[in-house]
Amino acid sequence: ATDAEILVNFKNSLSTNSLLSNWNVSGNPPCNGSTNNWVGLRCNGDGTIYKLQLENMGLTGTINRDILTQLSKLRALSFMNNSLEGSMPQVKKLGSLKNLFLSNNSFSGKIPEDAFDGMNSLREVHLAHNEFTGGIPRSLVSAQKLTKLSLEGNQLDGKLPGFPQENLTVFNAADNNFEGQIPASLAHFSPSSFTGNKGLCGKPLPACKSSKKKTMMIIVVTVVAVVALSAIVAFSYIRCRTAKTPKFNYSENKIVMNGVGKKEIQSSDQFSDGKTVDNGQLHFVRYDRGRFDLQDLLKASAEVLGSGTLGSSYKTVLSDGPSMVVKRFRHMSNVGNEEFHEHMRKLGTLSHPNLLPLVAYYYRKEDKLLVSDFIENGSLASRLHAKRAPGKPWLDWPTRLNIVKGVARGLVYLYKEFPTLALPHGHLKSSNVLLDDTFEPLLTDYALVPLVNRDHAQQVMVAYKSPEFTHSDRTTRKTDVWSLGILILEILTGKFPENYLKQGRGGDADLATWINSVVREEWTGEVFDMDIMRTKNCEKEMLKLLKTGMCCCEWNMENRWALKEAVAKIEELKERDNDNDDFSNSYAREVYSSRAMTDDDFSFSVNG
Ligand SMILES: Nc1ncnc2c1ncn2[C@@H]1O[C@H](COP(=O)(O)OP(=O)(O)OP(=O)(O)O)[C@@H](O)[C@H]1O
Repeated sequence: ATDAEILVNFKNSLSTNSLLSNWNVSGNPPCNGSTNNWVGLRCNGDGTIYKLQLENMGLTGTINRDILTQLSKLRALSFMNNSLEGSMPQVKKLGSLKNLFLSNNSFSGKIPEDAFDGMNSLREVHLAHNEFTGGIPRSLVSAQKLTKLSLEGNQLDGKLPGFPQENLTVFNAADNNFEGQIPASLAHFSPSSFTGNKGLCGKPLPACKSSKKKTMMIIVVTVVAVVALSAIVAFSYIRCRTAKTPKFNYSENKIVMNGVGKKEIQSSDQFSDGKTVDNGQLHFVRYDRGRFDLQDLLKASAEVLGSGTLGSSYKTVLSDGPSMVVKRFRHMSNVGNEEFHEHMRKLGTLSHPNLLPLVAYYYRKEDKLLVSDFIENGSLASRLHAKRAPGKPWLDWPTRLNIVKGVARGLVYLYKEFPTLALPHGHLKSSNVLLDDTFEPLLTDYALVPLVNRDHAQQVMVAYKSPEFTHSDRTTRKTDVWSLGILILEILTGKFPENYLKQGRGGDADLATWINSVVREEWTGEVFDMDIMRTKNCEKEMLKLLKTGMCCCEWNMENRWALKEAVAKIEELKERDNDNDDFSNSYAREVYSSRAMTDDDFSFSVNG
């Protein structure tokens, strides 16, 4: 078989592979010399493939373990951050393979003892956060050139073998079921490489205990645990009675912040939700800012901005003036150390007028904080839905149009910067669009899908409320377009898409009702938000944007616009109607009839 046939067989064996659409035997070959024609490949000068890098592509399905063994020149293979299943792919025939990345998938079963036999070039093996069971295979222990091994977050068991490789610089076996004494050759690694294994002991963890001592310890630990538990229960009870927790009230399509408390942080190691963070280091990803450290943030007075589905956000005012926002993420425990740093470095390189830049971050296994600038004008959600204070400017049509254009431009930039991510934003909603002092929109909470624990992401993140995920467990590069469509309808109507508050799937019936209510009201002329209607001579342009929103929300993905099409239509929109534009409400009926829309349908000069 040719490389093209092998790859296409591999593609066809997957259940979800939409990002591999240019893998096609009848088109260009995978490589032309060292140029790759197919996504996810790197080619040698002789047209063979040396790297297969299929990361963050939403791939699902069970890999046929033998399928790639014929790509004999492969030096690096990565399936990181997908949802692939099945047993460990067969790699030992890939004699030149140096680096293997399978982390953050659902591979399972025992890793065969001979899985890495004869792989004399093997340097890095990353198997973290899968469901592998059994022991570490001996063939891995005898891979002489091994420098990095990450196994954390599996269900591996047995004793840790004494890896003899002197150049092994990264080793992580945390959060498995390993037991027994840690071998001397691994004792120099940090304790965090071994935590989360109930049975491991010895340097760098506490010394192993004799069984008599163990029994005594169990008794002592039980007593201490009971006492501590009682104290925690009592403490929580007192806290619940005294704490003012900010809550959003979404009734009647309005968001009201109740009891937002300003709270002085009492002790230097306590954050305002009562949990502690250690005094570790803040990593800055931007060099155009004054430096501060975690202590400065903690010492500053903090105001709770709100608790979202991914974590809680606090505003802190630094002693030398600037206000920062710290978001503490709660559901990122599965992401590995290196990966997290790598992703943060990538976020740090992003720069676009419509993205809120990441300034710094803090990483601990159980604690991830992202620091950004505080944006005075708050979020689009609060502007659209909160009760408008007298004297506060209302969002007129030109402002809303500019917000939609900015959001679209920010999305285009994310799509360009994350060509292999299925969900470059993933969590686009009105509370994640902030407005600067000129009402220019700034996207936030973008590109987080690779970091958030998969189950939680699927419960709460906006992209996973799309019809394709609800019905077919799929997300594609058109999924963020769906969220853009919902956001456009929300901006035009001032109505809150209620289903985004629901956990898990199944909200789409409500969303369908919501979208239908939008269109049905259109020909009674009541669809648009009252404030927007105060601007005169723009109804036709508003209707065009409404159609665009509808085309982005198309249930059927084939018919749904790609981002490029949607953005082109949005960019054409103007602040004032063109009087020659003969446009009538009958067009709305066409959209509502929900037939497939084409570009021709969208020449907005339809006569009544
Ligand atoms: N940098 C910022 N400047 C000003 N307000 C912000 C900033 N970041 C977040 N906010 C606001 O703080 C509130 C809480 O934000 P947070 O991101 O924690 O939750 P969310 O956006 O409501 O939900 P989710 O966690 O699902 O994204 C929101 O109203 C948000 O718009």
